Amino acid sequence: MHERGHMKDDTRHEEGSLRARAWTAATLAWQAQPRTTACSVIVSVLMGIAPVVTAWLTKVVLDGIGRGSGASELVPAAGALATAGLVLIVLPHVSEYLRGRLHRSLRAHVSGRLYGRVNDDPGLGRFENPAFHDDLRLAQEAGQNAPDRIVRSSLSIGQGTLTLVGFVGTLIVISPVMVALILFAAMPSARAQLLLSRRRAKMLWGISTNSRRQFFYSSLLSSPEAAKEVRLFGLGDHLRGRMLGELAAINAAEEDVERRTLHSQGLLSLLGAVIAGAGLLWAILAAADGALSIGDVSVFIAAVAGVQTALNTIVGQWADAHNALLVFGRYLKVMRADPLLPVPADPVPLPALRKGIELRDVWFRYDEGHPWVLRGVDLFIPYGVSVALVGLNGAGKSTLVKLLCRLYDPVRGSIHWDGVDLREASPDELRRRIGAVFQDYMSYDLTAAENIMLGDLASGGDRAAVEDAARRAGVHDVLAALPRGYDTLLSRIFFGDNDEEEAGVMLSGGQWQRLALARALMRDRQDLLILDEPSSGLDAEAEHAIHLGLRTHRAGRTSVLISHRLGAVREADLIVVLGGGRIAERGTHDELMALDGEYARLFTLQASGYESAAPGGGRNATSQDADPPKIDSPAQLPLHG
Ligand SMILES: Nc1ncnc2c1ncn2[C@@H]1O[C@H](COP(=O)(O)OP(=O)(O)OP(=O)(O)O)[C@@H](O)[C@H]1O
Repeated sequence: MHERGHMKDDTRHEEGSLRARAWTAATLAWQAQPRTTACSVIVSVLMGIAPVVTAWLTKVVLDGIGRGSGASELVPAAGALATAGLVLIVLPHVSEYLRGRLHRSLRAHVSGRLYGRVNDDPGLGRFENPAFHDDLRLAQEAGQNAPDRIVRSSLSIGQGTLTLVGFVGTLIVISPVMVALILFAAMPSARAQLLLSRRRAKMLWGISTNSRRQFFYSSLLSSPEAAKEVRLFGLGDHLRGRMLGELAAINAAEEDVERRTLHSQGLLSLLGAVIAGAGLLWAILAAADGALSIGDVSVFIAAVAGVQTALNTIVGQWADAHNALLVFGRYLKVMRADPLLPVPADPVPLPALRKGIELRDVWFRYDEGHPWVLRGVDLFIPYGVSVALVGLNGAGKSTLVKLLCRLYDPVRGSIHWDGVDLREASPDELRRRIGAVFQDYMSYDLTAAENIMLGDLASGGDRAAVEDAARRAGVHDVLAALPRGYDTLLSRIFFGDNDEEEAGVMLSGGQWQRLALARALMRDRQDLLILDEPSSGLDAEAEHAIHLGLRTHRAGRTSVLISHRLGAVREADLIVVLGGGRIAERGTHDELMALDGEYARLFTLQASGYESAAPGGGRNATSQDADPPKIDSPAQLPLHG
């Protein structure tokens, strides 16, 4: 079982050394765009040496002029100087383009890998774990920028180092003292930048909770799902206040770091300016004494500025790379986590169901800290039989269905498909044999046809199959009558391209449910059909028609139906009552009524509610022929609470 709440803020040592992370980022860049990466490196090298070459060529030209050299002597140096100047002007644009190109490819490559990794986990455990969502959100953010920032910073550091080495070499020739002075002055700057980077990273971890909350409150304020309650309960100002409170905390933390940056950067820039000014004074005096030529002075000035700029670039980029490397750890954490649900390396083939599915002493709980949901369930679902699962809220019906789909593994015991332990089979193969509609079905912001077609991508969107499924789910007429029929966008959010006609259409809750059912029915020729509360939102007539249709269509096929409406399950070949984490009763409707246990009590309760609700009363409430209500009458309450 997985551990919850395991992630802590400090990730410095979590996912390998910083050097290893930098290497991973470089590898990703190379995989994403080898040519652009190589070109970026070449351009960075050229940009690194170009300022030094330019400074030296300027000296040569100025000294030549000073000596009164002729044009033939000056032209080659001036030509080279002009070329170097051109390179210096053009290369930054080329570099920006290349880096932008690399950024775009890297973003796509890294995000693709992240979601691929997330998809690799065939289970549900991580998705129902809040800590994983936190990790995933940070990994998404990190994946968007961190590798790119690491690569950019590394290139800039390389470029700055080349410039630095070139100018330091130049300065050593002219004034070793000056080199020592500039390097000495740069040390506090480097230290301050690194400290600030750490502080910034810490601040970002610190405000991540505030950011999450702020996002949560602002999305509540703008979500169509929440809009009704927000208005009815007058929550708008309350949520807005909370959102602004979180934003204020974020702003205060950011302001603090910015103020510190301003103070230390301001002081350090001042120190740099004083040193550069003193150097300039010295160079002018030395030139007046004849110790330096005009060219020496020009190269000296360029070198002082060049060394200072290169040092600032290196230190600034180092700090940014350091920050990005810390953030990148979040991405690597998700990428390196093993799937919670192990997939067998050599899966046992799963044959078409012929005998049945067997649960052997199945125990399950969601986490070690949670209570057992299933406590030793033994159940055989024979091939070709329709099974109904019945029980109070929280009895574990949906959980059992999740185990049948192998979205989780039993903690103890096992589930066998014609004798094959589900753990030994490929989850993909298992799921290809299953059609399911879940209680918390999805409503996709896509067209009606796409919403249904997603149930069986292999059908390739075959319109006849889509319409057939919609008919059987009782939603064909509604969809056909939409403005664009099956091609109408069903959405509360997305709109077409500035085309009013493409505005999304909203369906009612029951209509969405029928659509979800149609999606599952796209696969209803599969070996096992699971319907978890497929008709809770449907009107009584629709429910009756759908169940009748399903019975005819699925005759001789295996199905598991969960429903609180006992009228819908009474025709099942086998009714299983879950209670206390075990199977409390099993049998046909008649057998269970004769047993006079929990099922009979619940059925009678629903039927009596119907009897008392029906004008003029009616048949005997305890009669086995009683037809329980399909509407949410008060008598249904015991099943829901
Ligand atoms: N992802 C989860 N993490 C932790 N506990 C869970 C999770 N899902 C369900 N549970 C718990 O497991 C128990 C069984 O839930 P389950 O959804 O299987 O019940 P159910 O019989 O389908 O109920 P209902 O009739 O309300 O749909 C409940 O106590 C529930 O709180």
